[in-house]
Amino acid sequence: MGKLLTAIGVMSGTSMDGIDVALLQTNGENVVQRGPSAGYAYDARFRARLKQGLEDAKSITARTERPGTLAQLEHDLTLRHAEAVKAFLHENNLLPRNIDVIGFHGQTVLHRPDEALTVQIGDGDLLARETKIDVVYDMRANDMVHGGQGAPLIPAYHAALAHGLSEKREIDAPVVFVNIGGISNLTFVGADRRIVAYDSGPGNTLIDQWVEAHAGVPYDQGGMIASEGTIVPELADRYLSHPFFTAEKRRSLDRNDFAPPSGTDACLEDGARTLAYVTAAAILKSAGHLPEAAATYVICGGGRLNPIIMKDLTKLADAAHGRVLAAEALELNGDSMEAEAWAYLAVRSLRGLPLTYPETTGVNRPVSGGRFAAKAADAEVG
Ligand SMILES: Nc1ncnc2c1ncn2[C@@H]1O[C@H](COP(=O)(O)OP(=O)(O)OP(=O)(O)O)[C@@H](O)[C@H]1O
Ligand SMILES: CC(=O)N[C@H]1[C@@H]2OC[C@@H](O2)[C@@H](O)[C@@H]1O[C@H](C)C(=O)O
Repeated sequence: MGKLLTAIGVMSGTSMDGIDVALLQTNGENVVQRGPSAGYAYDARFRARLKQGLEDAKSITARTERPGTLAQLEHDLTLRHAEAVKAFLHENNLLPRNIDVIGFHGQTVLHRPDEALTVQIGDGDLLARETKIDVVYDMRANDMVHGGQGAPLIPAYHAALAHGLSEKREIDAPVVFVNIGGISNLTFVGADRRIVAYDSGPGNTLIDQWVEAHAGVPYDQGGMIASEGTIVPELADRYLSHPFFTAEKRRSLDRNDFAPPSGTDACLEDGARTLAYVTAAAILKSAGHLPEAAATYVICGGGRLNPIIMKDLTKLADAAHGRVLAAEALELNGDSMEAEAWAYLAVRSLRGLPLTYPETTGVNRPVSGGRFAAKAADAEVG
C-alpha cells in the first residue's frame, strides 16, 4: 500500500460561483479519508471578470496564449485561490507543513476537445509560492496529448468512493455518480469495478443564464422559480434532440455548447421549469449509452439542491428501476466532491498513477498527468 499523503484540492468549476476547498488523506488508491471542506464564494464583480475571461478566451488557438484580460485574470484568480487555502488552513488549525500537496484545477476558460484544446487558467508556481505548499496543476493537458477529451477527470475518484461504499455494502451496483455542476457528467461503476464515464449534458448553466437574464439572480435557489412554472415541451425537445445525445462517440462539453433560450421562448417560470427538466432528462438520456442500467444514482454538485431537478430525475430513473440518492444520503459531501477529487488526483499524479482511462476520456491508454510546482526551498518553516 502506498504512503498516505495529506492533500488539499481546490476547484473553481464551470458555474464560476466560487472556490471549493477540501482536505483528503489518501494513498491515491483505495484509501480515502475525507477531512474538512469549505466554499469561498466569488463576489459579483469577480464573476463578471471571469465571464469576460471566457469571451477573451474565444480567440485562443494555443493553450499558452492569454489574450485580453486573461493574463491579469490568471494572476488574480491564483491569488484568490491562495487566500482561500490560507483561510481554510486557519479555520482548521492547520499549517502549510501539515499539507503534502495541493491539487489545483484552475478555471476552464475554453474547452474544444475536437481541436485537442483545453485551457485552464491558474499559475501553479505562484500558488506554491504564496501557500508554501507543493502544487500539482494542469491535470487535463496530458490526457488530450494522448487523444483523450481532457474531461471528465473525477471518475477515478468516484471509483475509489464506490469501492468504499461497496465494502460497507451501502449501495446496489451498478452505481452511477452524477455531478450536476455547470455541466453534468456521470461515472458508471459496475459490480466488477469497470468504470465508464462521460459528460452527460447541460447542468445548471442554462438555468443560471436564464434566471440571471430574466430575474437578475445568479441561480434558481431551491428551484423556487421553476416550481411556479410548467414544462414547455417544444423547448425541452429542442435541447433533447441535440446531436450530442445520439452521437456514436461521447464528447466532453464546453460551457457554451448549449445556448440559453431566447426571451420569447417562455416566460421566466416556464423557462426555469423546462430547463430543470432538460437537466434531468439529459442525464437519463446520456445514461442510455452506459453498458448497463444503473441500480443507484448518487447525485453530487449544486444541481442536487434544486428539488425540481431531483424530482424529475427520481421520476425518470424510477421508470428504469433506478434509485436516486443525494450524496449526503451515503454520508458523502456533494458540494466538496470535486475539490476532494483534485486532492486525490494530485496524489495519484505524484505517484505516477493514471488519472484517466480509455473508458473515461477516450484517451488511447491509461495516462497520468499534471505539472508539479515546488514550494520555495525556504518554505519549510510554515
Ligand atoms: N440551493 C440551491 N438551489 C438551486 N440550485 C443551486 C443551489 N446551490 C447551488 N445551485 C446550483 O449549482 C450551481 C453550482 O454547482 P457546482 O458548484 O456543483 O458547479 P461547478 O463545480 O462550478 O460546475 P462543474 O461541475 O461543471 O465544474 C450553481 O450555479 C447553481 O445553479
Ligand atoms: C473542461 C472542464 O473543465 N470540464 C468540466 C465541466 O464541469 C463538469 C464537466 O464539464 C466535467 O467534464 C469537467 O469537470 C469535472 C470536475 C471533471 O473533470 O471530472
